Amino acid sequence: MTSDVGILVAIEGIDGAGKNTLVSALESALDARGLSSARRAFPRYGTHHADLAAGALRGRLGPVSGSPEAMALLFALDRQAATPDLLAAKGEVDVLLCDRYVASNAAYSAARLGERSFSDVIGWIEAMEHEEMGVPRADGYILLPTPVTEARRRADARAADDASRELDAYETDARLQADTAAAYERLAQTEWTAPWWRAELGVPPEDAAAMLADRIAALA
Ligand SMILES: Nc1ncnc2c1ncn2[C@@H]1O[C@H](COP(=O)(O)OP(=O)(O)O)[C@@H](O)[C@H]1O
Ligand SMILES: Cc1cn([C@H]2C[C@H](O)[C@@H](COP(=O)(O)OP(=O)(O)O)O2)c(=O)[nH]c1=O
Repeated sequence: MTSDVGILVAIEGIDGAGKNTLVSALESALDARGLSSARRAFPRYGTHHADLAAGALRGRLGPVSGSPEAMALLFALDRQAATPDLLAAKGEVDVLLCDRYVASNAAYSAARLGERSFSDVIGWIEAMEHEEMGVPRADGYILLPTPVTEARRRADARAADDASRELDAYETDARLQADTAAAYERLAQTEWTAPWWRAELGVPPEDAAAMLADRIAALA
């Protein structure tokens, strides 16, 4: 461990992009470099606001389901409630890996509120979560730029294997997934709130993780 407080690195991408798989590969790659890690995932299903968001994603919360602003607030409140745990975890490990983080809210909200200015929407998310709610900023973001058709094929296969992984309203909306992928590209290009790295596509997750772990090690 080279500093007193670990760094927070978030893995981002559309549904089925391979985030969960990459986080697992990163844990091994960091361990091989002598860096300790812990992982968290958002939304934190089983907690109040995340379960409300999940209900909304399945159309069970009436008008909230249709309101991008209400959805973004639920996801943000979930992270605000998680903040004491995030800060404690950062104090215990070199690298805290998050499967989705604040940039998920920026990308999905920008996609759903496409009629509004992109910079207004991402500025609102940054102000709400980081400035008002005190959610810690990421030290780095990793984008998995998996093409929409490939990500959907994987998410469908996963849902077929595991009945508990039924696809939600966001996952089945091809237009939303494409708009979200485009929003992620803009966030990465402008290095929204932190440095952004792109995962290499078409290489085994272990190889992508090895390259990324070297970059994380340089920051940690
Ligand atoms: N690089 C990859 N190549 C092929 N399949 C992959 C790759 N990464 C993940 N998968 C598979 O795609 C599916 C979705 O991956 P997952 O990591 O759960 O995505 P996410 O967390 O982004 O929704 C899983 O069944 C996983 O095994
Ligand atoms: C964490 C987060 C997720 N989302 C969206 C992205 C996903 O489409 C959806 C659910 O998250 P997801 O990670 O896909 O959950 P699951 O593991 O059940 O597939 O919520 C936001 O819009 N904002 C956020 O802050």
